[in-house]
Amino acid sequence: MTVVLKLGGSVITDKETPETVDDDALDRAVGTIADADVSSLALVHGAGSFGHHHAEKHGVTPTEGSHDAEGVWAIHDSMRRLNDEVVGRLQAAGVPALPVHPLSVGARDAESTLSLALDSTATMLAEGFVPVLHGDVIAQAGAGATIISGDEIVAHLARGLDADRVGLCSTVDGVYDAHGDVIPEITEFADVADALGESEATDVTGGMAAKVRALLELGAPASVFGPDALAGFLAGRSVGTVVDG
Ligand SMILES: Nc1ncnc2c1ncn2[C@@H]1O[C@H](COP(=O)(O)OP(=O)(O)OP(=O)(O)O)[C@@H](O)[C@H]1O
Ligand SMILES: C=C(C)CCOP(=O)(O)O
Repeated sequence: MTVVLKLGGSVITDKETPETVDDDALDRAVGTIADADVSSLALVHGAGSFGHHHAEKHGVTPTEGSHDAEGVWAIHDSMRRLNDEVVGRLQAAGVPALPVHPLSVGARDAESTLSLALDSTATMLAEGFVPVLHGDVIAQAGAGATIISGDEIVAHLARGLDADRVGLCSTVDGVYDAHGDVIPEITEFADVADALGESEATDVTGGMAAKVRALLELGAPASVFGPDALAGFLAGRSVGTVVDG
């Protein structure tokens, strides 16, 4: 059973304060993962208050690239430091976590099609490790380097690893409808477009709308849920909103 799980940047960081880990939230998520019984787990984390501020400062988005090596490095370096923090805490809790940095193993072509080699991730999984990827900057033909969101990486991993379950743990309990109630299932973007907004904090990758779009293209059901439902998700229960295109 292969599970791909994203810890939202808005969960593990304080999104209002630049480069600040939310210690309690990260420790809770790490403790829940350490207690879970999942044979093959690939983790991804988002940027929260790390990558998004640097991306905005240097004008880099998923579609606007940059050839400024120092700017690209500043974005990547902030994500690498957040990744160090996540991997370190997982290891301290007994989870055999190892980092995988998308900048070093992926690229986009001029049409923005992503290639991200999964050899390292798949081999780590087969050897009993827990690979930890993250939203990043990535070289793109004709554009320098552009942003790749953690959600896009989740979609790529889910397909490439033939994942059995996919989960996005965000700050919200699921995707809300116009009345603020959690929508149990989404099968068409048009049905929910009006209720889907951007993230409340600095976020160059588009908040919930982009998340739902990426998940609808997966071809496998994926769940969006809040931190309180993480243990339930890892135990195999249906939680939050199921997005199934
Ligand atoms: N209809 C909706 N239902 C739920 N959340 C919504 C909706 N519309 C907008 N949002 C916003 O989307 C946010 C979740 O997207 P966001 O990209 O911030 O999550 P994340 O993946 O946890 O963080 P990051 O992108 O930093 O990794 C919520 O915190 C909320 O502010
Ligand atoms: C801004 C960067 C570097 C990555 C964004 O990833 P996300 O937080 O998953 O949207």
